[in-house]
Amino acid sequence: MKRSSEGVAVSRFHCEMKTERKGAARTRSPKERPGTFVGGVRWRQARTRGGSGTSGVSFSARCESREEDAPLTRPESLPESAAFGELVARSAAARASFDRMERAASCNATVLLEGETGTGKSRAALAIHRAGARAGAPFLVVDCGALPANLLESELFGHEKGAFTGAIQRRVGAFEEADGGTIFLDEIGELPAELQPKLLRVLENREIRRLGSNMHQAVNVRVIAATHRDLRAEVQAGRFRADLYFRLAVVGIPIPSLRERPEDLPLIAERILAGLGATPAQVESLTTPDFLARLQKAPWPGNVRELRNHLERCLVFQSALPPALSDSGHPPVAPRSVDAALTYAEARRQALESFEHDYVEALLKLHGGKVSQAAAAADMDRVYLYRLLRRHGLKS
Ligand SMILES: Nc1ncnc2c1ncn2[C@@H]1O[C@H](COP(=O)(O)OP(=O)(O)OP(=O)(O)O)[C@@H](O)[C@H]1O
Repeated sequence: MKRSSEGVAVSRFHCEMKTERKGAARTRSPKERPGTFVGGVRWRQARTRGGSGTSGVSFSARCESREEDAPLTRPESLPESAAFGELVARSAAARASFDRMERAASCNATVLLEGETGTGKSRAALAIHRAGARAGAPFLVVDCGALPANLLESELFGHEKGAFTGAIQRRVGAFEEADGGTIFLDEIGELPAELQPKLLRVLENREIRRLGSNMHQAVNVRVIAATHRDLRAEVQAGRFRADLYFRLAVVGIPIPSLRERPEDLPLIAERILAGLGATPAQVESLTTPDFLARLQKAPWPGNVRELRNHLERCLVFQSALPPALSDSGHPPVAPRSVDAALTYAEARRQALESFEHDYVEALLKLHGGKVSQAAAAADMDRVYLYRLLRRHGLKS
C-alpha cells in the first residue's frame, strides 16, 4: 500500500485488506471514515481480485495474485480434530488458530492472542512457548490489568533501591527474569497509557531500563500478549497506541468464543472431565447426546472456563445439571441454611465467602467477562475485583 497524498487527516486504520484464496482480497473500511474506493466505487466491504485497485484519502493499493501468496491457513488440509498443548478442537475456526499457533511457535515473532475471557489464551501462550526453541527457558506471566501503573512498571522492568518510597532493595523485573525465554503480557488492553510508550521502546530496542536507573540493559525475550478487548477499536478510540498495536500484532491469533463453535464442545467436555478425574460412569452420564446438545445451546459468556466450572459442579452434585441452573452458581438443592453449631465468627466468614463467590461470578457474567467494565458497574476497584476473582478460582 502506498501513500498518495500528505497532510490529510485520516483514521488510524484507513482500511483493512485480508488476502483470501485464489488471489482475492477482502477489503473493509471503518464506517466513519472518508471511505475506500475499489474500481472507483466507494465501499465499506468489498472483495477484490487480482489486478483490481483500491484507494482511499491517502493511499492506494493493488491486489495482485502470485503463486507464493498461499494463505496462512489451508482449511482443506486441516485434520478432523486437533490439539495444541492442552487445547483441543474440531471446528475449522479453532483449528485455524492452532495452525497459526504452531507457525508462531517455530519463529520468534511477537504474538497477539485475541479472544473473549476463558477461550484459552493463557494456555495457548504457554503452549506456543513450550512448542518453540525457548521451551527450556523461563515463561513469565504479567497481568497488565492487575496492578496500578507504578507497580506494573516495576513488575515489568524492575527498580533500583530507593527508586520510590518503599523500594528498599533492587528488584529484577519480569523482562530481565524471562531473559532467554518468553514473557506473556496478559490483558495487554489494560496497559495504562503512560506505560504504552515504555513498552513500545522495549519492543523496538530490545532493552529495558529499571526504574531509578540510567542504564539500559539488553534483553532477549520473546513477547506474547493477549487481550479480551477489540484492540483495533481501542486504537480507533485513542485509548491504545497504534504503533504499539502494530508492534504486538506481528502474528495476530484470534481465538473464537465457545458459542461460535458448538461442535468443539463435546471434545472439550471430554478433555475437561478427564482432567477433573471423572470416573468412566460419570463421563458416560455427562456426555450423553441429550446433555451435550443442551450444553451446546448455552451461551457460555465465560467460554471454556465457565464450561469447566459447570462440569465440575455436575461432578460435585453428581447430576447432569442444566447450564441455566448452574450459571447462577446455585445448585438445585435446598437454599443455604445457617449452621448454628458454628461460632458466629466462623458462620459469618463462610456466608461472606459464599456471597463473594456468587456475586463476582454473576457480576462477571453480566458484563460478558469484561473485568474493567464489571468493576466500574459495581463501583469496585478493578485490582480488588481481580483479587476476588482469583481467590474464588474464577480467573486464573
Ligand atoms: N480448546 C480447549 N480445549 C481444552 N481446554 C480448554 C480449551 N480452551 C480453553 N480451555 C480451558 O479453559 C480454561 C480457561 O483457559 P485460559 O485461562 O487459558 O483462558 P483465557 O482466555 O486466558 O482467559 P482470561 O482472558 O480470562 O485470562 C483453562 O482451564 C483451559 O485449559
